[in-house]
Amino acid sequence: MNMPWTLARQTAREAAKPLEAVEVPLADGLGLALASGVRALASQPACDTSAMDGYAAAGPGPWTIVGRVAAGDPVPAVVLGSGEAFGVATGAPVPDGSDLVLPVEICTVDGARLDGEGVPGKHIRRRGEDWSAGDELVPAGSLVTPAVLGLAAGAGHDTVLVHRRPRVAVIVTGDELLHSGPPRPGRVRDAIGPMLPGLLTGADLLGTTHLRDDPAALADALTSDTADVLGATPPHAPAALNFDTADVLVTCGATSVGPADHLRRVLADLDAEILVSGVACRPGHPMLLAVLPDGRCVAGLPGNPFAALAAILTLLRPLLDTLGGHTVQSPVTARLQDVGAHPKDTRLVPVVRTGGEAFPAGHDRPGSLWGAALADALAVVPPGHRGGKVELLPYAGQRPV
Ligand SMILES: Nc1nc2c(c(=O)[nH]1)N[C@H]1C(S)=C(S)[C@@H](COP(=O)(O)OP(=O)(O)OC[C@H]3O[C@@H](n4cnc5c(N)ncnc54)[C@H](O)[C@@H]3O)O[C@H]1N2
Ligand code: MOO
Repeated sequence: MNMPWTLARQTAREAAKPLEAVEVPLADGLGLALASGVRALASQPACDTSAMDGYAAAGPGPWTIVGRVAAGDPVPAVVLGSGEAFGVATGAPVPDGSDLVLPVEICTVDGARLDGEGVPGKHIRRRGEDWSAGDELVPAGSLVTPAVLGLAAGAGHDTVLVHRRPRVAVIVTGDELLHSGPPRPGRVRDAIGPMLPGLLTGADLLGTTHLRDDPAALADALTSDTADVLGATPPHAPAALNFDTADVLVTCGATSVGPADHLRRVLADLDAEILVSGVACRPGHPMLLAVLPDGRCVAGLPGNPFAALAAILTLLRPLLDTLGGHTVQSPVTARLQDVGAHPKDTRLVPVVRTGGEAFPAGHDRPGSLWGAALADALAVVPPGHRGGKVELLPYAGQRPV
C-alpha cells in the first residue's frame, strides 16, 4: 500500500535528528542552519553616532564650532554646551551633550559661526538604537544567508555555530547505463548522477559510484567502509569513497519489482528499517526511505529520471533539511489550472512560475527530464484537484551552496 504523499514527506522530515553543531568561520557558514541564535556581542551603535556629514550641535542656533571628529575617532572628550557645535563625519561619535546633527547641506559656516535650521534629535543614532548587547538577532534554525553573515559580523562575531552539512554518497545502479557518449538501443545515459549534485544544497557529496545490477555489489556498497572495491567505474568514481562516513546513501534504480531490482531485498537482508516503501504519487511511486542498523539513511530513487527528481524533492531534500537543522519553511504556493488530477495519487507536475501563477511546462514523462529542465518547480497536485492554489516544490533558480 503506497503512503500518501504528504505523509511520506512528513516521514522523511522526521526520519532523523539534526546533526551536531560545529563552530565555523563566518564564510563557511553560508547555506547552513544556525545551531544557536546569533546574539549581539555589543550594542549598535556602541555610542551616540552621527548619521550625516555635518555638525553636531547643542541648544538653539546660531552655534560656535569648537572642534571636529572623524569616523574612527574616539568619543570627543568634551561636553557640548548650549550654542556649541562640533564638525562630524557620518559614523563618527558625537560629543556628549549633542542635541542634533545638521547636515552640511543646510549649514552656513562663517569662520567659527554656524547657522542652520536643525530639528532637535535629528540625525543622531543613539547608543543601542538598533540593538543592545545580548539581544538575539536571528533565531536558531535560520538559514545562514549573506545578510546573516554581514549581520553576525556587525554584531561582533568571527564565527557562527551551525549544524554540520549532511554527507551524501550516491550509488547509481544499472547494467544498461552509459556514462559518456550517445545512448544506443538497449543502453541509456545516466541522467540522475549528473542531476543530483545541484539538488544537494547544504549537503556535501562524498562521491558517486556506479554499480551493475548485482545484489551483492549493492549490499557491499551499503555496508562497506569504502567504495573502491565495489566495481566503481570511471570517470565519476574516485579511487575510494568513504561511504561509511555518509549520513545518507542515495541509490538510483532497482526500486521496482523486476528481476534486476534488488534494493528492497538487499535492505531486508541488512535488517534495515523501512520507513517509506512506495508513495501514492505520479511519477515516482516506487521511491523508498530506510534506515540501516548503523543509523545511516537510505533514500531509494526510482531509475526513471523524472521519477528520481520527484523522489529527491519528496524524500531526500526534506531528510537533508532535517539533518542540516533547517526549520520547515512555509509552503510556496501558486494558482494552477486544472491539469488533470489523478483520482487517488498526488501528481508532481513540472511548472514555470510567473507571479502567483504556475504554468505546466509539458513533456512530463517519467523517463524524461525534458519538462523538468524547462520548469523551475514541481507543482503538488493532490487527487481530485480541479484548478486553484497548489503547493510548489522549487528546485531551480538556486545556486548550490
Ligand atoms: N511491474 C512493475 N514494473 C514497474 C513498476 C511497477 O509498479 N510494476 N513501476 C515502474 C515505475 S513507475 C518506475 S519509476 C520504475 C522504477 O524502476 P527501478 O527503480 O527499479 O529502476 P530500473 O528498473 O533500473 O530503471 C527504470 C528505467 O529507468 C532507466 N534508468 C535507470 N537508471 C537510470 C539513470 N541513472 N539514468 C537514466 N535512466 C535510468 C532504466 O533504463 C529504465 O528504463 O519501474 C517501473 N516498472
Ligand atoms: O512513477 Mo515511475 O516513478 O513513473 O516512472
